[in-house]
This record gives sequence, C-alpha cells and structure tokens, in this order.
Amino acid sequence: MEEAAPGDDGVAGPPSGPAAGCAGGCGNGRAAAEEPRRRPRPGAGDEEHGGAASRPYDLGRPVFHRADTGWSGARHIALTAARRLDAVRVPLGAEALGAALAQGLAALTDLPPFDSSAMDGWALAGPGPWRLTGQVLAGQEPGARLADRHAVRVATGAELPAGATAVLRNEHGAVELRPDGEWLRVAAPHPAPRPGQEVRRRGQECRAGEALLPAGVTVTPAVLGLAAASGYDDLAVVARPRVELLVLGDELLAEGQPGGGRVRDALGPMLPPWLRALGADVVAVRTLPDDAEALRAAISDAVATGGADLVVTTGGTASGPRDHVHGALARLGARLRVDGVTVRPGHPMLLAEFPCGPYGTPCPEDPEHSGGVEPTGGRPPRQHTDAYTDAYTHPDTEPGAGPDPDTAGPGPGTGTGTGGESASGTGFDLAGAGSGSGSGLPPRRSHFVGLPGNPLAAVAGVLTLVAPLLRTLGGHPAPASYSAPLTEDIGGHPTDTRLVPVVFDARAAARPLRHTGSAMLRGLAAADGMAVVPPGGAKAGEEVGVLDIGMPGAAVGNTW
Ligand SMILES: Nc1nc2c(c(=O)[nH]1)N[C@H]1C(S)=C(S)[C@@H](COP(=O)(O)OP(=O)(O)OC[C@H]3O[C@@H](n4cnc5c(N)ncnc54)[C@H](O)[C@@H]3O)O[C@H]1N2
Ligand code: MOO
Repeated sequence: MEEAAPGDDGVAGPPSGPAAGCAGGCGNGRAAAEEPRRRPRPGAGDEEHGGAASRPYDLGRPVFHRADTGWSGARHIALTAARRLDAVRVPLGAEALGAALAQGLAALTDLPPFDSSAMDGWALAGPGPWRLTGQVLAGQEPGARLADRHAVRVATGAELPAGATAVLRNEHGAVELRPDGEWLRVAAPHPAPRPGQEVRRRGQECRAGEALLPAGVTVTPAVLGLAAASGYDDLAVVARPRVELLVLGDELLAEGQPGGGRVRDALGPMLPPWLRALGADVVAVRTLPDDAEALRAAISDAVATGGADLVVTTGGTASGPRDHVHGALARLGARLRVDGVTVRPGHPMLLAEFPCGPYGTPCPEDPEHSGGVEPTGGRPPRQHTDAYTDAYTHPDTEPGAGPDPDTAGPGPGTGTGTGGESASGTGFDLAGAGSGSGSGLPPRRSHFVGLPGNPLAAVAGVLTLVAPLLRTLGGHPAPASYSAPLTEDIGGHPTDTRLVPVVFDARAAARPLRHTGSAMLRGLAAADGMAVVPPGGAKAGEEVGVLDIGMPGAAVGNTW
C-alpha cells in the first residue's frame, strides 16, 4: 500500500498543500468563527464523474491495468448496477425491521377505532350532577346508551358508551352517596367539562384507507407499531439482499494476540453488523486462506448454491502474489463494472456482476457469459408476494449520466411492475418484467464487491460501493446528504478524493480525527462520519460532504 509517512497517520497517498503533514488531523479543531450549519446538499464530492484513467500498478512486474473510476462515478455505477429485489410478505417483527416498505401503508381501520376515554375518570352525558350507573374498563364492550345526566366510571382507553358527551378525570370529580345512589359532581375549583373533553374521537388520527406512509420507507420500530395499531398482521417489504461475506487472508487470527506475522481479523467482526445496518441479510461469513481455487469455489458456491444477491470479499484486491480476487472473477466469467476508484483509502475496491443470478438460475439474456458459475442447486426461493405495488422509478441505468447517488435513490414515481414470481417457479424473476433488456432495467443477477484488506480502505469500499448497491437492491431511497464546514484544513491527494473520519463539534462543524491511515480503525471508531475531501484538499471553514457511517456516532467522538 501507499503507506503514510512515519508519524503521519492521516494520508494514504501523496499529500499536498500546506496542511499535508496534518492531513489526518493535527490536534484539536478550532471552531469556525460563524455559526456553522449542517445542511443537506445535493452531492457530496464533485470530482470527476465516472472518468477512467488507465493506471498500471508499479510492482516491478506488469500484472494488470486498472481503469480507475472517479469516486462519484463509482457510487453511481453501484447504485444503478442492480435492480430492486421483489417484495415479500413478512410478519410484523424483526424480519420486517430495517426493510423498505414495498407498498405504501394505508390504514386498515379508523384510528382510534372507536370513541374512547383519554383519562381515568367518568364518561358523562349532558350537564351535571350525574347519576353513576356502572363502569367500563379498557377492552370491554361499552354497554347501553348513556342517558342524559348519567355517568359511568371509565378507564383510560375504554370505549365510550353511546350518548357520552365528555369525560371528567378522577381528580376533577367527587362522588357523593345519596339515598337514591351514587352521584358525581365536578370538584371545585375545576370547571365543568366541555363537550368532547378528554375524549379520543374515532378516526381523529386517521380514517380507514388513509395513506399513512409511502412505499420505500424503512421499517423502524415506530413503523412496526403504527402498522400493528392500524390493523396489519404482516407487511409487504422489499426482500433483504442476501449477502455472503468472504474474509481472505492467511495472516488472519480469529482470536488471541497478534504476533509472528499474524494480525487479528478486524473485518470479520466489523462488517456483518455494518452490512445488516445497511439492510442486508448476511447469510454467511466465511474466512478463507489466500488460495486461488478456494476463492473461486467459495464465490461460485455463494452465488449458485447460497443464492447470494451480493458476494463481498475482503483483501486480495491488489496485485501481490497472494491476491487472487481478479483471477477468481475472471475464471467465473464475471464482468468488472468498477476496477479501482480514485479514492483514498480504498483505491483498489472493485465491483463486478456474475453471469447468472441467485439459485443458480442461468442468465438467458447473457448467452456469451453462460457457464461461469456452477449451478449446483439452490436454496428454497423466497416467498414473494403478489400484492405488489411498485411505487418506484428505478434509477437511470446509464452509468455516468445520472444524478448523485445520495440524491438519486429510488423515489416515488410511476410503477414499473417488477414484482411477481418467475415463470420458472424459482422465485427469481429473470424472465419477468424488469429482467430483460426491453424493460430498461438491469437484469436480476448476483453482484460482487471486492473490498481492500486494509480495514479503513474496506470501510471506504462499503460506503462507496456496497451501500449504494444495497440501497437499490433493498428498495431504500437515498438518505439526505450533508455537508459541514471543516474546523481545520485537510490536506488532499493530488488526484483522488479522500474520505476522512470526522466528528461534529457542538456547532456541527466537522473536526478531522487522527489515526486515519488506511490500515487503522482508531479514528473511525470515534467518528460521526467520513468527510469527502476533494482532490487538492479543503480549507478550514470550507463545506465538505459528510458520509453517514450508518449508525449513531460513537459517544466519545467529540471529546477525543
Ligand atoms: N504495489 C502496490 N501494492 C499495493 C497497492 C498498490 O497500488 N501497489 N495498493 C495498496 C492499497 S492502497 C491497498 S488498500 C492494499 C489492498 O490490498 P488487498 O486488498 O490486496 O489486501 P491484502 O493484501 O490482503 O491486505 C492488505 C492489508 O490489510 C490487512 N488485512 C487484510 N484483511 C484484514 C482483516 N480481515 N483484518 C485486519 N487486517 C486485514 C493485511 O494484513 C494487510 O496488512 O494494497 C496495497 N498494496
Ligand atoms: O490507500 Mo489503500 O486504497 O491503502 O486504502
């Protein structure tokens, strides 16, 4: 790797500019003079878009030529390389959590479903005093109509009897025992209840059939609760992309202390939860030796037998004697879509697609690629729902021509009807609408991302290639993108974008962290996000794009 100079933990790649020696952050940031605001901005990073420059590796032996893609262009290719997976119906619960709604959520019932009491107290009819005639608890039928000047004791949530005009809460009333029974009156100094007071009216939150949420919304715990409240037992969501992770490296230890040339595997523990947070179903994590045939067989197995929508490898992307990713992809007939990105760290990341899709299904639309991956059988197909409302327009399929991935995700639009079972009964919609070239959508197939082995470089690959790809597969719209002013200069690479871990200070300005070399995770572990630093660097006060790292920032970050 292009290692940072001793003492400089920040720059992977030739530094430039006055702050080059401080590129990873030199000491504490200084707050910007003016009140900075974190605000959405249309695109994070605006360097070359999809440009390619042929650049040989200088290993002393010509191995291959990468055609580096610009950082924004690479993200756009990843966003448009796949098409959204089909809809599946899943019970309300963990399976739905984090998936995108395949259909808008419309209320199946009025909410509240009936007039009910908002307080523990008495439901009453007309002006007081009121004769007490009984009680209704939550969950009980309300019983007979309430006559004028009568009241019943009610619990919060109890359905109000017909005729009730208001509820008097416990602490505002007093009950007197008279010869003819119990009587309720308002206790001074409280005023008499107004009509409708403390009553939750039927339908005041929504009416049956009313649209509550659009398709594409991520199912959060709150969405689960709303769906349950409004009558749902299950939800139609976009299937979670199945991801198989292959961690490569003879030198990796799964436990204990590193030494003797061996290091702990940092990516095996880090990436599966990261992938899950991005909406993936991580179906397998395997560690492999640096062996060409083992890698080829494992990838083939993941695609053909495992039914992975996406195979992610770590390590082996460069051109060392034990780097076999390119060779394995070539043997499997994979098509390289991105082979090197002008970003630091993460430069050797790559994106490819296989000639056939999950479950070993051949790709009839790609006869020239047939036979690459061994179709050795398959998992049971997903249960797809036929109740499918396609509320999305798929992003442009032409790489390099479309909008920024952060603002161009699937959004509301005219339906394209890509759901449904395939004719072959595999649950894999190759032949259906949307899978062929005539539909204008990319065909359904398995994808591949090769992440570099250096841990921070691997994270750069997740943010650049994996996140946009999973977003499209899982039907998630683009999250809001942000920019923030920098608290200090960040030195840049002369030609490449840099991704630098930052924390937001109290004014939401981005302070670059230290220990951000490509082999380091110390900066990232304290970070709120990754600043997108254009070639040449950025000055203190300058706004730069900030990539979300997918989960709430570490609490220590701002004081570190
Ligand atoms: N001659 C050149 N060599 C390298 C170049 C180059 O342009 N010319 N690029 C460098 C860059 S940039 C990167 S990034 C790395 C990418 O290397 P690989 O993807 O082939 O990864 P490995 O060689 O297998 O490992 C690199 C490094 O990362 C450590 N590693 C790998 N996996 C893990 C893991 N799971 N947990 C922790 N650490 C891991 C590994 O031990 C190595 O130190 O290539 C440069 N080389
Ligand atoms: O600069 Mo590499 O792409 O060490 O991560």
